[in-house]
Amino acid sequence: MSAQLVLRQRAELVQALCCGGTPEGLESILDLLLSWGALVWEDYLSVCVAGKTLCCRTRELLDLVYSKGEFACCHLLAAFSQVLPDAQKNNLSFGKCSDVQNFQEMPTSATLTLLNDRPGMVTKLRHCVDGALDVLFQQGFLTSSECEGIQLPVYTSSQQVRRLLDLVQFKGEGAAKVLLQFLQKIPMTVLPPNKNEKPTKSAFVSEFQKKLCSSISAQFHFLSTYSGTGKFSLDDIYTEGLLELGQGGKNTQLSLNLEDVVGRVGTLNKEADTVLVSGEAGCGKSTFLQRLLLLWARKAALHNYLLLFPFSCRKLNTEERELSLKELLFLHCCWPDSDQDELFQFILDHPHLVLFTFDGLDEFKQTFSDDQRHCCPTQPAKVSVLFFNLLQGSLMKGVQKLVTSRTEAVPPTLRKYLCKEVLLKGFSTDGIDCFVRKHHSDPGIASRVLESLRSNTALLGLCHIPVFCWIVSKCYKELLGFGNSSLQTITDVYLMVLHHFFHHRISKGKRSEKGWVHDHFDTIMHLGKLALQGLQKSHYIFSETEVQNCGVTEDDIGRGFLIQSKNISFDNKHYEFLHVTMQCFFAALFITLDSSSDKLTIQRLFETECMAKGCLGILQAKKPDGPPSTEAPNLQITSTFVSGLLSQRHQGLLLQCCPIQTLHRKSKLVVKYVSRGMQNHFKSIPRPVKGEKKSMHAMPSFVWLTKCIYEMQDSKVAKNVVAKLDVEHLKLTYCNIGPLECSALAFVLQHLKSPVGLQLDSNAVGDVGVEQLLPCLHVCHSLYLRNNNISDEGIAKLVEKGVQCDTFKKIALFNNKLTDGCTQHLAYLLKTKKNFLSLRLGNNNITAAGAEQLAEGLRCSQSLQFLGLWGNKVGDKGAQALAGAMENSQALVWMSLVDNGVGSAGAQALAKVIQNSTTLEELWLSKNCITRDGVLYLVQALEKNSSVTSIWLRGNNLSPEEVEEFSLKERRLTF
Ligand SMILES: Nc1ncnc2c1ncn2[C@@H]1O[C@H](COP(=O)(O)OP(=O)(O)OP(=O)(O)O)[C@@H](O)[C@H]1O
Repeated sequence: MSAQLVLRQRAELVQALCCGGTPEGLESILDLLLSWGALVWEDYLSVCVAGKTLCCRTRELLDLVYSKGEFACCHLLAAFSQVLPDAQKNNLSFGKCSDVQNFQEMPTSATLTLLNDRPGMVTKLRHCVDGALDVLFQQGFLTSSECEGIQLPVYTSSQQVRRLLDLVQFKGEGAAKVLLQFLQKIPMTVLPPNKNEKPTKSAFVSEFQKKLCSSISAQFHFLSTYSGTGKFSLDDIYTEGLLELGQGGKNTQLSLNLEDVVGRVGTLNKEADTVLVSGEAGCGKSTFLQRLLLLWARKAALHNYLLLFPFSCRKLNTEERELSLKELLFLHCCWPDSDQDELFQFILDHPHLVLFTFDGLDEFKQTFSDDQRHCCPTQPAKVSVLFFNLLQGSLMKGVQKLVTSRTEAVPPTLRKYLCKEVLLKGFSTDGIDCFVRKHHSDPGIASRVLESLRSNTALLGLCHIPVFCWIVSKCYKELLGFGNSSLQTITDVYLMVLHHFFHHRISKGKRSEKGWVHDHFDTIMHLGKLALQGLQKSHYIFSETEVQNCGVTEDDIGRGFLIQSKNISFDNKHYEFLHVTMQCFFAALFITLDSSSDKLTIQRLFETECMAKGCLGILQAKKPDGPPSTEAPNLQITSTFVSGLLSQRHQGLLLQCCPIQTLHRKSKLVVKYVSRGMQNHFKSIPRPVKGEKKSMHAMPSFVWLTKCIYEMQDSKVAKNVVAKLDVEHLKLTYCNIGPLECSALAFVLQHLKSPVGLQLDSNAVGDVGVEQLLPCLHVCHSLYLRNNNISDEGIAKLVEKGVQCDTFKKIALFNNKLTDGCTQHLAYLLKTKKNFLSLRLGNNNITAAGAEQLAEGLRCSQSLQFLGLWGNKVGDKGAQALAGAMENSQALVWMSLVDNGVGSAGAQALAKVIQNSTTLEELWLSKNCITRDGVLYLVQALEKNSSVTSIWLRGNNLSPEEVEEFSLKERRLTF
């Protein structure tokens, strides 16, 4: 019975012990099994061999116990029941084993006593390991290097005791007796009350947990962008964003839910315990974290964690003291009212029950480095040293860490310490809908706002980034009142919010003839100066003195762009901008309007970017004397705003505050540096290898420069910039390209002289992005959009434009959200476009009905050479329809129906076409359910065919003998 339970729940038992990443659970179970005699010493040693992973050791324990039979299995279940926290036990069954008794005979030696009472020993000795080591050393049982080995700070105190007990066991009776004598002499007061080291929630932990929960609930109830209005709690406005696994994960398009982020899904490195949530500015990283924290505080999520410590990197920047880990936890997160030492000990002993979160790694002043090791939890160190060692796992191994950062600011050195990366991709189109409806209690207004967004897809594209969605919703009066067609760029959107805030809080009488920017010039410049100075120093929280030194007045603060910092531990008032992108916008306004900001300021803004991010390679480590590389993303956003503000279209607005000559001069400089950046980029394109296409793998700085040009909305600049670009293939995979970037790319690339293959695989293009790309479709001979969340709606628009573009010949749509709803459009494309060459639709949801429609298109196409349908569900019916169409279309060279549920009937139909085909070269039919009969048809067909070079049939319903027989009979069949 118990053995059955162990076998049946094997996966869950392994998961229960390994999910925390810490060996504490496994080791506690081993302690119990040894003490109950369910394992002997040799068994224990065989499980504990050094160098094996935690999961490997756990599985070995399960194998061993299972092989020992019912007694051992029952005790194993009992041990799990004692050791696991309640939340983890819910899904496990322990049969009648949860309460086994220890019937061990009285031990007859000191070593046996240590073994029988091992769990108790671990608890008792945990508080006095050093004393025990001293005694054993003085009596000659241990050497100094053995003592040091045990005391290494990488071990928790429980692990130190276990290592000591193991060594004493090895040394024999004499050492064991000394240890027992030592234990008898320890005053009872130092012994903790619990008999076993089971992670029961002692009163002090519960008390602290309560305090932590209420402090988190209070701190994160409102979003900072809504403070001042006090209108929305996070519960009212929170809208799910798109979460996906990052590059390197097996299934990158898998959507994750909130809890999956810290769960096991998508783990790449099991030994690491830091999860990174990354995404671009304003995509909702902090808000996501805020939501997670609130849910934990209400016990609605992350039940496995007893304690959660939320850190803000912005706030950590302000810490100048050296702190111990204990001080860092308690001073920066929540101060325990009593029992600090016990609580900290509990944390050290149960790292798997603790979660640390760090918001905004990109805002941390120092770039991550793993140069300096710091393993000791009690020794003070600089905050950066503590932080980096926590992330690496040198300090408090086993505690799960969750870090958020802008994607482009993640240092490559950090990656090896990540157990996985999760990408936050902002709102889906439905998400935008949901957010706008939550934002406006009046459904009529919400509908009008949404209607207005749908009529301006450039603006809709922007709204996939939540911060823009918030601005657009907040400024809905401006949006609806003045017509939205002029709103194209992020500069337009931020000018709108500026206008909104100024008008919102000023009486009508105060407005002058000279325009609203002029009316608020002083405020803009005061805040702009503060913003720029901050960005230059990675400074986001400002003291009252800093605010005053920039001339910011109470009245300026009253406008609402600066809000009081939420970091409650400050003694004096501190301020931060409503959102960091707002700080960038004010910095950009200052650079644009300040008469003393000169050539050098603009040059530095664009060239530091280029140096730090692109031309020298984004993967380069920060130079010691260079700008902080973590700051580069914000300077990049600032420069994008500068490009927009200096564009022709906004000159009228700024003219009253700045001479036209100055604006012209600055604008020319921006054009010059952007063009130069682009040219440098093009120069870095390697010469093509003989026989290969000339290809450019764009760096993220290319996307940024494109966005700067888009902000200018000046076609002439776009045309000049790409005039000299001569490539056949432009690769922009994994570049975080969403609809906004698509608008920018299309704006620039439409001026290319000769057509390119545009490869945008693994981005976040979506249907709106597809629509934004249409203006450059006529210069794309191929479009690669694998992994991009595109649905049938996007395809309908793509085809509508595609049929008009003569050069457009190939499309790859592997792994999107396509169904039979798009096949009629694709069929139309095949029928209409007489030169279309390649259609790849793998890993979508196309069934027989869709295949029948595609077949209709194929029947009329005399040009299609490649048709990929790998991983759909076309079945026999679909295969038969396609085969029928192939009889007419004589151009097809390659077709894949891998993993499509095709059986022998489908194979028979395909065989019929093969018999007469003179063009088909490769047919992929692996992973289907074709039997001997089906293969026989194919063999017969091949006898009459000379064009086919291979038919792939791996993973069909054939016996090894049949595979061998057919391989010998027809060498063009590949099994
Ligand atoms: N899931 C969400 N639901 C509702 N609103 C959101 C959501 N995510 C973001 N927002 C809105 O967008 C604003 C910006 O989001 P947030 O600060 O979380 O972005 P971020 O990715 O952390 O930005 P940055 O990298 O610039 O710090 C929020 O203040 C809020 O108004």
